[in-house]
Amino acid sequence: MAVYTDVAPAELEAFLSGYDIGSLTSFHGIAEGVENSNFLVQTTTGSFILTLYEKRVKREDLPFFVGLMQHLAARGLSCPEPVAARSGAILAEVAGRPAAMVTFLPGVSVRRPTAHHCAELGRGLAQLHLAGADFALKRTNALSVTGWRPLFEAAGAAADTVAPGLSEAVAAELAVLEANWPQDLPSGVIHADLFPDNAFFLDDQLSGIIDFYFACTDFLAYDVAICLNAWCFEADGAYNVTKGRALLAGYEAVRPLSEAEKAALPRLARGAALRFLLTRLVDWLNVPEGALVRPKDPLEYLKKLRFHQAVERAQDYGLAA
Ligand SMILES: Nc1ncnc2c1ncn2[C@@H]1O[C@H](COP(=O)(O)OP(=O)(O)O)[C@@H](O)[C@H]1O
Ligand SMILES: N[C@@H](CCOP(=O)(O)O)C(=O)O
Repeated sequence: MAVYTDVAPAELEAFLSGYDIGSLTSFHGIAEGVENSNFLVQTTTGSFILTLYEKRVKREDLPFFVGLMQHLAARGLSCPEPVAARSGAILAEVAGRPAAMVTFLPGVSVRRPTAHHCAELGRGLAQLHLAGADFALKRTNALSVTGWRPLFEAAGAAADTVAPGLSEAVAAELAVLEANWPQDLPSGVIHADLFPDNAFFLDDQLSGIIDFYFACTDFLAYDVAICLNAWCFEADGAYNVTKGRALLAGYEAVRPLSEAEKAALPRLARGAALRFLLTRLVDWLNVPEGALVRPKDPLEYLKKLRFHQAVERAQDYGLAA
């Protein structure tokens, strides 16, 4: 879960009185997620998600996130749509936190994606990239290569309490990636956190994508690398090349990768693994007292990183030759 900030029923009712979405029938905190506080709000007219933005979300980035969801929805991508208050405002304040209401998307996320889900996801990711191509706002990726060292420093010596030698392993990888991060790949809007919990399916078809709060402007192929990490490894840490092939073929059916993007894939996959290893490590070491949250295992990403370090050719991910 994540509910870091509680909302009192009376406060929610007062907040909802500023919207034309009926009156409150029920609400509860949502158990999934780790970043923000989310509530399922049911009213006499339907279901909505109220998100209170927590530590990693900067107020100045909120127009990018809500603008992006509006933009993608207008281009036919199935994603949450921000709901405006009667005043026209989309951004609000609830329980002292910046907040917004979005539409509820039907569908379920899959715990164990199959190759079929990976293919669907690949197509959906490429559609997102195409739909985002003419989005006017830009947001630098704070969690790309220049953001990793500050995270490493925030974890500090405590990294070795999670696994002996972790600090040294991360320091070595960081040095390699800082010196060899790809340049000049095609860029645009990326989701940057399209994990299985952020993709919904109905009848095994991708029915929606949620959680745009890491979205930013970065290499499109970096988003592909994030998805290979998040969708194509088995619970025992093994890379499933059948899933990788399906994800990449699904993606390329909509947006073919350039030769430069293909060549960069192993490096991008290492970077993506290090990024999630680092954010998970910092979160693991800093669970706020009283928060209802299950921090995610940083070492899952150390294993994935080890796999990528041994990859010699992009074809090893299942790319068509
Ligand atoms: N628009 C939505 N429609 C339906 N469910 C949603 C929606 N937004 C969030 N959720 C639910 O809330 C959970 C947490 O949302 P998420 O945006 O992933 O949170 P976090 O940013 O904290 O990780 C999701 O796994 C999903 O169950
Ligand atoms: N996907 C990230 C954590 C962010 O959580 P989400 O619930 O927003 O996907 C990870 O797995 O480390």
